[in-house]
Amino acid sequence: MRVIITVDYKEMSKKAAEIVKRQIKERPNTVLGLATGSTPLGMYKYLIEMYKKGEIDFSNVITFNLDEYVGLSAEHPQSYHYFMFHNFFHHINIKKENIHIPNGVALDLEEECSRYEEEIEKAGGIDLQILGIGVNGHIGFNEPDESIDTKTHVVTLTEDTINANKRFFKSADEVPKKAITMGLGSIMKAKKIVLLASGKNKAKAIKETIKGQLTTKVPSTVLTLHPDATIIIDKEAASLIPDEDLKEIEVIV
Ligand SMILES: N[C@@H]1[C@@H](O)[C@H](O)[C@@H](COP(=O)(O)O)O[C@@H]1O
Repeated sequence: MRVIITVDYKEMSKKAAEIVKRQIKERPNTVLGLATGSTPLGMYKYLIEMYKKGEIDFSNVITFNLDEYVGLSAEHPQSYHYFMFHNFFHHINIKKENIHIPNGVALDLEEECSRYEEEIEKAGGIDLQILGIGVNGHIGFNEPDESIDTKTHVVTLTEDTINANKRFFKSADEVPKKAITMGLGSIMKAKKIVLLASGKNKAKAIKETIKGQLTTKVPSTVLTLHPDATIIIDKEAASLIPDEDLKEIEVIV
């Protein structure tokens, strides 16, 4: 696992955007795995700027989002559909038919999960997966548990996640209790993975991720098994990594 520690959030976002840009330059019909949350917002802003300057063409890019809340329609301002269109897709030249986000209001959620998994496979799998991380080490909405489904599935959100995400809702009661998420297997099948984290509240999860001890109690630890995973974090998110672990990883400040 490569670890890149940047001075701040801005540099983290810029580095991530550059990786995406390079990927699309090399392969214009790239299949991108995308994440929501506040962390990738800076990266999306840089990507929009690059698009406006004519540096990236999204016309052949295909995207798959990691997750969606169960019960929120695409028009709901807190849905991940809304988030993605509002913060990214509306500002670039991506084709609507190339955008994939799980449908949180599907009548048959199980069927929606299998359909989504099949769509990813039909597209040839994900070339570059962007990830954020939850305070409890979740990736997508794969919450810490005794066991975790490997394929796209419905999850019950933990207290930690509901609390962390309530800032986007009027109250914790309004945060949906369930979500559809790509599984750890769907994520791990991506050819390249880039995980982003910023701020002190992610420091513990990052420390655990880098420690090299695989556990479903910290789902992000699975990334240590990936042959091409890069973690880009700012200094605050890196603040709890012990010196001995830092020595073993590649650090570029
Ligand atoms: N399902 C999303 C995750 O994909 C995201 O990584 C996490 C962190 O969000 P933030 O970047 O806002 O801290 O939040 C949500 O729970």
